[in-house]
Amino acid sequence: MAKISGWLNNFVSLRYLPRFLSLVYKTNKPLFIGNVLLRLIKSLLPIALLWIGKEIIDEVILQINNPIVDLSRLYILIEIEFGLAILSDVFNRLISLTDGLLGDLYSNASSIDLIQKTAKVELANLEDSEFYDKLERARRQTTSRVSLMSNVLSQAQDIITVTSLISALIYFYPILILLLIISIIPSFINELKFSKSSYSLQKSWTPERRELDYMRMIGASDVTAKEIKLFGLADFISDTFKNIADKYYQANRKLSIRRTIWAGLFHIIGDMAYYGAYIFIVLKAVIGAVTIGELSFLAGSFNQLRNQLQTIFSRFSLITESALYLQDYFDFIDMEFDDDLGFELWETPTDIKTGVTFKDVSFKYPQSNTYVLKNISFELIKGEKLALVGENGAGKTTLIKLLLRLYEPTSGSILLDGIDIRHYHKAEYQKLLGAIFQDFVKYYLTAKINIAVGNIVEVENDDKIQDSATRSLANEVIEGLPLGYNQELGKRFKKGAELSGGQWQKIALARAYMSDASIIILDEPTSALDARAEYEVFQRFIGLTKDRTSIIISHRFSTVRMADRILVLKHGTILEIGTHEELMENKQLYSELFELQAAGYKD
Ligand SMILES: Nc1ncnc2c1ncn2[C@@H]1O[C@H](COP(=O)(O)OP(=O)(O)OP(=O)(O)O)[C@@H](O)[C@H]1O
Repeated sequence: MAKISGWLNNFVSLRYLPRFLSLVYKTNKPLFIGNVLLRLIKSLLPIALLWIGKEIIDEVILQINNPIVDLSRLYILIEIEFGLAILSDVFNRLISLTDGLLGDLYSNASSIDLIQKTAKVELANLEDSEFYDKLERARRQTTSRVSLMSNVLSQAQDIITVTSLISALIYFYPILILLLIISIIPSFINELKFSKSSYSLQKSWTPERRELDYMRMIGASDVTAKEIKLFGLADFISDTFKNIADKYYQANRKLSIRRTIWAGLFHIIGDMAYYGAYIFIVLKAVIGAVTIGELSFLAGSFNQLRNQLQTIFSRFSLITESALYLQDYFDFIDMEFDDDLGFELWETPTDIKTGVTFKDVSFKYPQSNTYVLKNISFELIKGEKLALVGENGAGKTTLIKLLLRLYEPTSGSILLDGIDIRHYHKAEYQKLLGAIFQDFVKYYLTAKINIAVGNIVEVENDDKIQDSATRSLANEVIEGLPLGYNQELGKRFKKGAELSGGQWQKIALARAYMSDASIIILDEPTSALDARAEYEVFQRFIGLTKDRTSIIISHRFSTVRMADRILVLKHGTILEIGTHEELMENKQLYSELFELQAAGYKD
């Protein structure tokens, strides 16, 4: 019973095909319809060609035995066959052209869907390895499913061809069909069995394949090259890669060999059936039960049928296998991300009036039992510059992530102008905040775009981009580039210019000035700036964002002391909060760290 249901599972995956085809259809309707029509006509050409062949042979024999030779019908038949042969060739080319175009269009459309969907995914999901594997499988599908479309359509086309050939054979000798089908069924079941095993193998190896990709990436990338050389890591990486790759290869090899052997054996059964049937037709011709033309037609039809059925069956397993992968893609695309946290949704304000309040907020990361933030309560007043201070791992970035709603508090609440932020649509709420992180993305695109990503709708607003660059001191960097704002950054592309860490940070900081957000957050994006530059950057930042609320995380106290108030975190709790002077008087962690850093500079 389990075997039967396992076997039926092969067919279950086919339920994704209509949706897949309708997506392909939507990418370009006329092209898709054209492709289907071409295939429809093409599917009937084989039987037409065989029939004309039969007519030609019979006509030749008739003329041989005719005392007065009349070749006019023969010529017409040959012209028709010639025409059909040309048509068949032209159709083949047009079909593969339209297949290719539709495949490209589908691949583009599904990649876009994937990008859009990934943007909606919660950060917590992306950090979950099981989910990440699903995304990984879905990503692979966007480019490798192109052949699935032509396989499905070719399958439909071949089924029509086979039906036409079968009808012809049934007309002559139905027994032959029976023989043919019986001989081909073992081959079919075998293919199905192996396609399932192949998918299971690939699926169960997803984490290892991901690791292989990662090893390949760190082993052969410009980003890691420096450390790999200096620490002599090449052997370590290739050994790790080889270990996993060998195991995967062994598992895959075993399956491929078994698949080939069984397929070969079952193919021989098919051959035997064909030759059995061939002898049968030849004998019928010898006793005069069929004409020589009919012999050629029947043998040709039989041969084509056998080949085509083999193709259909092995293609069927290919399709079911691909459709199983398709399931991963659709599973991902169909994932629902529930924005509704049980809070009635209200209209999101366009600006803040009084400020933000953290009310007894505690948080632990999903799949973790440790509280990273514990009973955090404080107020961020509109227009205030608040600095977050604390040792590594104290929870500063996590607090920012909660404010940005990249995660939801485990308990407690965050209020904006007195209202729980969960009452606002998440994406709308996030527009109120602009954040630049320490691990900001270096886009290997132009300097202009690298700044414009802070507010991408302004990508064509050169004045605003240049103004933002001036504010963050990035203009000095950009002016030194050969192509200025149109210079590609990073070494990924031939003409790209690589920047120093601090130069990249100046560019990233300009993003903060692009944004019209009410609250600006700078989470250590200045750590690579030299002391003078950081000082200058923050002086400017504070001056230029006077009316805006901001949160700054920095380990440099010369910067921190510029803030209106400072919040000190220790092991996820608030240790102290106040102005620089107040905290210095408090003589706790802040004054200790401040003195420590100051002493370091003085000595
Ligand atoms: N995605 C995550 N999943 C699980 N734990 C996390 C995750 N991100 C951070 N943590 C943990 O949360 C704690 C606080 O991290 P956080 O990044 O907020 O510290 P931080 O104060 O910003 O540190 P730093 O000064 O080093 O940037 C750390 O113990 C860290 O291990």
